[in-house]
Amino acid sequence: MVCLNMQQKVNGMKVLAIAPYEGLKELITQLAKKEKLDITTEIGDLNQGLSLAKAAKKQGFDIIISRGGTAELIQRELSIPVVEIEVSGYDMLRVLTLVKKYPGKTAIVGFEQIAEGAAAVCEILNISMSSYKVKQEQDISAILENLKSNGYQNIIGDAVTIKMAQSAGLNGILLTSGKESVMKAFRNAEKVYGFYQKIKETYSLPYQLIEQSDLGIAVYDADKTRIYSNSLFNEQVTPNMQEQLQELLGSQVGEKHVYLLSDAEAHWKVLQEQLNRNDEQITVFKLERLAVNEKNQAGVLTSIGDEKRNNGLTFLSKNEKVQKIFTFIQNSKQVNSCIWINGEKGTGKEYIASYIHASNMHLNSSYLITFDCELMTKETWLDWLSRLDNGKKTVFIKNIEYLTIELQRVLYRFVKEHKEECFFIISCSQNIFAKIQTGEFLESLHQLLSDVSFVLPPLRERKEDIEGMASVFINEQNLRYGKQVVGLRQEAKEYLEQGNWPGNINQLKQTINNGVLFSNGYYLEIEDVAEVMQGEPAGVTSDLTLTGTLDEIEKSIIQKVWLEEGKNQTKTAERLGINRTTLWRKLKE
Ligand SMILES: Nc1ncnc2c1ncn2[C@@H]1O[C@H](COP(=O)(O)OP(=O)(O)OP(=O)(O)O)[C@@H](O)[C@H]1O
Repeated sequence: MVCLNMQQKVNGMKVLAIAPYEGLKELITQLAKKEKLDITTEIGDLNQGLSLAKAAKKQGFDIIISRGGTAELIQRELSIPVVEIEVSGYDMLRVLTLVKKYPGKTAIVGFEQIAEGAAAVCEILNISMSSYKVKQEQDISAILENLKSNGYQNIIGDAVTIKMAQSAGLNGILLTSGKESVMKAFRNAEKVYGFYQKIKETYSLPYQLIEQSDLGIAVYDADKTRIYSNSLFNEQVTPNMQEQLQELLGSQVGEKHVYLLSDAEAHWKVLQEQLNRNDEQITVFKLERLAVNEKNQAGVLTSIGDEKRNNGLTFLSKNEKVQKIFTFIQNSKQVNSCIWINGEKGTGKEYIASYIHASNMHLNSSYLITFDCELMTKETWLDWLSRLDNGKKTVFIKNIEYLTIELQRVLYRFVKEHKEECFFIISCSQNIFAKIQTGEFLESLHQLLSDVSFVLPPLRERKEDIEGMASVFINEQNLRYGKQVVGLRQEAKEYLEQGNWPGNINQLKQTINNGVLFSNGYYLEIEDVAEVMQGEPAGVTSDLTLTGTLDEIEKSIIQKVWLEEGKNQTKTAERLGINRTTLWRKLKE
């Protein structure tokens, strides 16, 4: 047996890795660099991944590394070897640990490998989570609808599943691949490459002749599955023509037949032959293109009407006030009223506005347009209002408190004239009643725009959401940068819960994002979240107690500094001008 050493492998092998999400690209690139492997990485899913693989094959790549449905599709359509990044127990474990903290009910939906693996891991860890096995892609949406009606909010799955979950208004959590799975795929790619090289040497000439033939060639097994097709077939034979070929399968066993078939693009002379391979009947089609029809150049119809349904927003909150707002939105789908959302900066007003837009499908508002009054000039405002079409739409007017009185009057007239076809949502982060009193805001405009109004509470009043939201942001960051963080360490969680969060969810998101970026472990430690706040730990509210004995006041000061320094004893001791032993003793007292 010939064993390839690393240098030989590196020199010979040309690999394209197709990652379905940004973070995996990042991880593959990092590991390939570390392993000194020459791997090109691109982002693509399903058909996009297939096009990348087709181009790679033409450019002389030897192997494709990909994941899940994309890997399967490329394997089925092209004759280039495909190595799959399999879902490992580690991947499963990481996502289950992360999702444990998500609010709402969670289920796992996936093909055999994912569903059974997840069920096994849940059983070992004694986690009660339902998992649903999908036999074919078409089954996914029915399963998701069923889960939704049974009160599930979060779906763990592969890229295709989570995309569909998001379209159904569920929260999709991607089963990401960790470094163990990527490394295993690298090793498998090397093995496949070694094997492939030997085969290639033997069959390269006949293979080339078939690949470069002027005929389209395809081979089907007894189960009517296409097991090979050459380049011309892949590039020129349309799905319609492929269906016609499929119908010929199984007929005329043991004979040669010639047919004339046509589709919108061309006429084809088709030769069908039956061959025997290892006691299995296989069918070979050879297609000769006879004439080319005029290509249908009909205009492309782009509907943005459906896009809003695909934004996958799921409103996650354990807070009673926020849940009430959520229930209100769910129940008021039939109301075409103006909604006024109050709340401090960063409390999620825009987030909820897009949620409302996405939930109000019955209104058929084809798109959501956002006007940010803080950023727009008078000219752009007037220009936009005059150019808005007559179609149904959701108009989100953000930061309305920044509108001048003159523009408020213009807006008043606009709303009066367009209330039928526009669904208005307003956000405001200042006390509008105070502004009405001082004459800075028109009371009539406020009345016109606030058929319904509610206040989103600041984060300091909904601290029960911190851990859940942190998990959501960690997940997003893992996807972006290929990190494998699974949650907050208890101490870090408590630290975040002590914060005052003047910047609300925005500030939390920034803290978590930076924490994940700089973290090297599976859990975010207190240092990870405290360090990024640079001595300004989310406005920690350990107010000094200036009542009590001198000892009690001293203890309060030490606690405050200790928290501000992210529980770092060295920094705390330095700041207080005492040594670490004294600090340790005082903290224990
Ligand atoms: N329930 C939620 N779950 C997850 N992320 C959320 C949620 N609510 C808000 N966010 C995120 O928090 C950030 C701030 O939200 P958003 O921009 O909607 O706040 P805002 O109140 O409109 O802020 P501003 O007044 O500054 O414009 C955004 O990145 C948003 O995606």
